[in-house]
Amino acid sequence: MGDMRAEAAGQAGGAGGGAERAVIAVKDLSLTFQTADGPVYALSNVDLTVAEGDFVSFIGPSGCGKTTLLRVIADLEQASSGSILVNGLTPEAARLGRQYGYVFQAPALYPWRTIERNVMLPLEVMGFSAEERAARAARNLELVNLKGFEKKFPWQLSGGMQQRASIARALCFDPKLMLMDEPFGALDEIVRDKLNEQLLELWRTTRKTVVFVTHSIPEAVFLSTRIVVMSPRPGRIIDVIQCDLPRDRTLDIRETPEFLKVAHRVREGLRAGHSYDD
Ligand SMILES: Nc1ncnc2c1ncn2[C@@H]1O[C@H](COP(=O)(O)OP(=O)(O)OP(=O)(O)O)[C@@H](O)[C@H]1O
Repeated sequence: MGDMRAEAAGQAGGAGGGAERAVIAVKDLSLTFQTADGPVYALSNVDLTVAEGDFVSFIGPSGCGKTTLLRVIADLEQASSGSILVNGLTPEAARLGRQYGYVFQAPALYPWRTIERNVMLPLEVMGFSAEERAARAARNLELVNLKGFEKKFPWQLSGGMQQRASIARALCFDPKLMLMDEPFGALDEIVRDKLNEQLLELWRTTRKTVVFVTHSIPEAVFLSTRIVVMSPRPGRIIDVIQCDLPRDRTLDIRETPEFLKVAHRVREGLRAGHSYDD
């Protein structure tokens, strides 16, 4: 990992060479978990660049390493080899600089805190003033359409609303990069559709870069500018699909030939990488 730091130091503050600034640059990255049952090759020779303003989805069957790759970007796991830069920094420096917000599969809100106080918690930990905490919580709760629910407790909100609250919390340091691990996976389809529309609106208005894990082909195609198709054993990228649907799309776009064409290519990629003897 020494080369990663050297590369980070070399690029810190620099443009990174490309026409568009790479928010995430992963090169030849592998990660093997050593377990009692032997090694698990979670990621193998992964190369990926995410540009500023991209909405990139990772899609693939269970166990193909989607969460692991997201966790490496977030410095929650360490690569075994290869290099990774986040905003030109090592993942550790990016994490310490609070350069990304992370949304987990489950909302993970504290039941004894109101929604507002849940959203403020990271700001409290970092010693922000009461006024600043209140201003940021109000702004971010409004961004996720939870204005009016500030004083409610998590159990008084639906699953979809709780997940929106956890998105508001992830926005509290105003990161330019959002890492989202299947945030809507546990929700029913109608709620998921609604949240997909709201997330797209949030992405469009705030111009954030989003990396998003999903199992759902329609969700990936609807949301993304690029779709990364992964396959397991070992976890690797088998296709990266450009998705050029208009930015201000609505759910109706799912019926169009352009949408169905991209969805078809994703399905073909998933099929090609699938092992049917699982
Ligand atoms: N801490 C760990 N120790 C050992 N093996 C692990 C660990 N974390 C993940 N794995 C293994 O690494 C592989 C990739 O897991 P990962 O959770 O990244 O897959 P995924 O594509 O996100 O799956 P899912 O869609 O089910 O969440 C799996 O085989 C998993 O069992």
